[in-house]
Amino acid sequence: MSNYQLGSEYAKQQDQNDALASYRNRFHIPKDKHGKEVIYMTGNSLGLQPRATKDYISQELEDWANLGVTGHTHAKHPWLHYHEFLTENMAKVVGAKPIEVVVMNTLTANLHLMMVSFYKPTPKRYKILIEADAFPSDKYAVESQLRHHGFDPKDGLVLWKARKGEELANYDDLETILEAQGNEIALVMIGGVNYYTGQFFDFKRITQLGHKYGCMVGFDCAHGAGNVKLDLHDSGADFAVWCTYKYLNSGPGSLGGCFVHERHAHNIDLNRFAGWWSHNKETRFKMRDEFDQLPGAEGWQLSNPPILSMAAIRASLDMFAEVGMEKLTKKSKHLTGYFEFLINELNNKSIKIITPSNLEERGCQLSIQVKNADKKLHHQLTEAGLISDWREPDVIRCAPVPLYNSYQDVYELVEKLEEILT
Ligand SMILES: Cc1ncc(COP(=O)(O)O)c(C=O)c1O
Ligand SMILES: Nc1ccccc1C(=O)C[C@H](N)C(=O)O
Repeated sequence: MSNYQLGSEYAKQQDQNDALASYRNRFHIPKDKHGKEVIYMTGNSLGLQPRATKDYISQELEDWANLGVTGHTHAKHPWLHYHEFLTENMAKVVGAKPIEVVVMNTLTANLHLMMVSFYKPTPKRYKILIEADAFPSDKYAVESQLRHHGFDPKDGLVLWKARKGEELANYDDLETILEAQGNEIALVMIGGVNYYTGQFFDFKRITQLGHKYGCMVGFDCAHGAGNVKLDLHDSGADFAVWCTYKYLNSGPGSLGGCFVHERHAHNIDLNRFAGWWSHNKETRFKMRDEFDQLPGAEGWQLSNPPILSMAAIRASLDMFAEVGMEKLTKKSKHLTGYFEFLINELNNKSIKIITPSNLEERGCQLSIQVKNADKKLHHQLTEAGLISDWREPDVIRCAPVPLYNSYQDVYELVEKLEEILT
């Protein structure tokens, strides 16, 4: 990656040669108080709004206004089947087969639904293994499942910790934990791309390890979907969940995605929670008494979904289908590599990138640890028109998103960081 160059001329040149550069114009870029576009580096928290989203939502508002209830069957995109318009493109984003994917609910709700089916503790095998610096909500969720089944999280929660003095989790340690406690662990649940360090885990390796010891394996892909190339099907994972408001740009609190491996598609012993949307589509409205489970991930749906939110997801997925994850991740690796190069060139002893330098082990986010810094630094960056985020105790996360961030953005970001740090 030494072919990167210093100086703004290089950034300009890279933007001119970037085949995806025009996509930036298809997003609303927020402006600062002087009317200047901000340097938006928080697509890992909330993705920007595609300009097309309004039209996709307006279509549904119009159909609702004009058709009322008949919109369920007569809207341009009939609401009864609306989630199906998302499935194929979403499956491509996460490397899955359509039968393995459904858009429904929100991330944490889906995580619990998955644990209803894939965390079935016994007195001997009841523990849950999770990475130590998992997103707190994920920890709360698994701890509550332990308690729900009558176990004490202090005993039941097994943490995959980074070694002393290191930030990243090490696979040898995972193996050691599983060797020692594998037959007591019911579920391995890992944040596929860690929210704090940006470490992108090897799904296949973790899944094979977990399965070797008889554990179920699931991933939270909140920071993976639309960011890195996922191969959920080939990884062999039992389940995965993710949100669509980060890299999938579908708006605050929008619906989540859920993956259940094909081998479970017809398994009716998984104790799924049911609702009418998990019932056979052909007979759903016959209102029969007996329940007829839909096969595949769709069989975990409960309710008829919010169409307005799904319209925003459709707007975003149509763009992802147009670009494809291949081109997107190619640019992403180069853009974030450039970011890393500029940071390293600063040669500032008070900062350290804690995200892996190996391109296969990270997505677009770099997490920068700043010695002795506090939230003030983050305020200064924000004042300077740089939207990044601060994660306690001492990390600034910046995620140059290949769909809408430019090389110029990255150049200016590092320039501002340098100014403020010195
Ligand atoms: C890794 C991870 N898990 C869970 C969540 C929470 O998801 P939600 O609020 O959509 O349930 C987030 C982000 O908000 C996240 O980054
Ligand atoms: N949904 C949110 C609502 C409010 C504030 C933050 C979030 C985030 O998504 C945070 C993100 N999960 C993170 O990795 O920090």
